[in-house]
Amino acid sequence: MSYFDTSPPDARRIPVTLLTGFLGSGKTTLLNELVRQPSMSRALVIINEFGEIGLDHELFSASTDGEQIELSNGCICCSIRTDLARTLKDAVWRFSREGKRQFDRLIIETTGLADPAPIVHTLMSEAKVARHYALDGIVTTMDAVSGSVTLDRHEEALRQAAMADMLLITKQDVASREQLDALRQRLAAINPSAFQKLLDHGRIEADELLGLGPEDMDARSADIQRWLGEAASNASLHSPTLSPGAMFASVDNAEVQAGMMPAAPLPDPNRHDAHIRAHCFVFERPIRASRLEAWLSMITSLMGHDMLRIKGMLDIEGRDRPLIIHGVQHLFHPPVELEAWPGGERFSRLVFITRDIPRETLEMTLGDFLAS
Ligand SMILES: Nc1nc2c(ncn2[C@@H]2O[C@H](COP(=O)(O)OP(=O)(O)OP(=O)(O)O)[C@@H](O)[C@H]2O)c(=O)[nH]1
Repeated sequence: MSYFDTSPPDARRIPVTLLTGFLGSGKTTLLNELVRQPSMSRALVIINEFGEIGLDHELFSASTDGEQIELSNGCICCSIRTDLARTLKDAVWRFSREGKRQFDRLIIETTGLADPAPIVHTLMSEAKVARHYALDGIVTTMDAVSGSVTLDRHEEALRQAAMADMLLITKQDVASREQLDALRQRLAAINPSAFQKLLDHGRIEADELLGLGPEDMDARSADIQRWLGEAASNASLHSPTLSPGAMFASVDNAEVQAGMMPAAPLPDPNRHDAHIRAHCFVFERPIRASRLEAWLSMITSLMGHDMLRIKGMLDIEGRDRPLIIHGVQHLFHPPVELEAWPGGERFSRLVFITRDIPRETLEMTLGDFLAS
């Protein structure tokens, strides 16, 4: 696979939103609000209950494995306890009438204890699934009251936050100002490239959660800096190491944190998120595709499990337009070429959210590959 092959992906692939979030963080409350909205009328919602016992979903409590409920607006919901890949493959014909598929969008709600990575793998690397579906975005709910403690205690919660495209902070109505601010700061340090939004009892326009993937970037090019993360914009604007002759400059989230947040406490090394870092690299000169490709291939095959997210807007030699790349662990979405450079600023930015990968490792190997 080429990371930079922009031949258009099959436009008929079904966009998938992965809804994740720790136990009790408000996923079902959110789903109950979403499924009633008109833009969800052609959605299939799959509740992945695999491995979970004693769920008491208000909406889905009567469903047994695979049983489906069709809501009055057309949205179909079902729960599964067995194999997700098989359910996804079968759904294409199972939810069809007279040869026509009944849904054109899929929402998967994971269990509260799920690491999202295996589900992303199923979606992106199982050929029979990836042929029909394309990951659109990962949405994670975080409880404003208990979120910080959950992040301390449960690595799964941290991975759910680190992989998110959008972080929805729930229960702000019962959280103190301090709890809310502390959680927001912490989430910004863990995943500076995720949008954060406060949620009141699940109320949100479904459209805000859809179209988070790179395919929709052109429509939202004003948001591109936010999509790449504050780290990327800080690096481009303020990095003291960025000089005209430098091949690349980098900041890690400790520096970004210092610029963005007043007196953030240093993470306790025993906390899970002491292991998570966001690293941003900025390149002034166009990058040779083959070299970056070789490096990405090497680094993701060696460290893919700990490379939680990779996002980039690249100035590739021989191309006039910016190229968006977007990966989860070693799996990459098809790259997307934007119409124009946002803000007219032409240079490459790469953001990595990693677990236990020091910035120096990325910087040295990347430098070597690009200079070779
Ligand atoms: N006060 C308040 N309560 C909320 C809010 N959102 C959800 N809740 C409550 O939090 C509890 C858990 O919400 P759920 O939606 O069931 O959470 P979940 O993530 O689906 O939980 P699991 O199924 O255990 O993974 C319920 O009692 C909700 O009513 C909110 O914004 N404010």
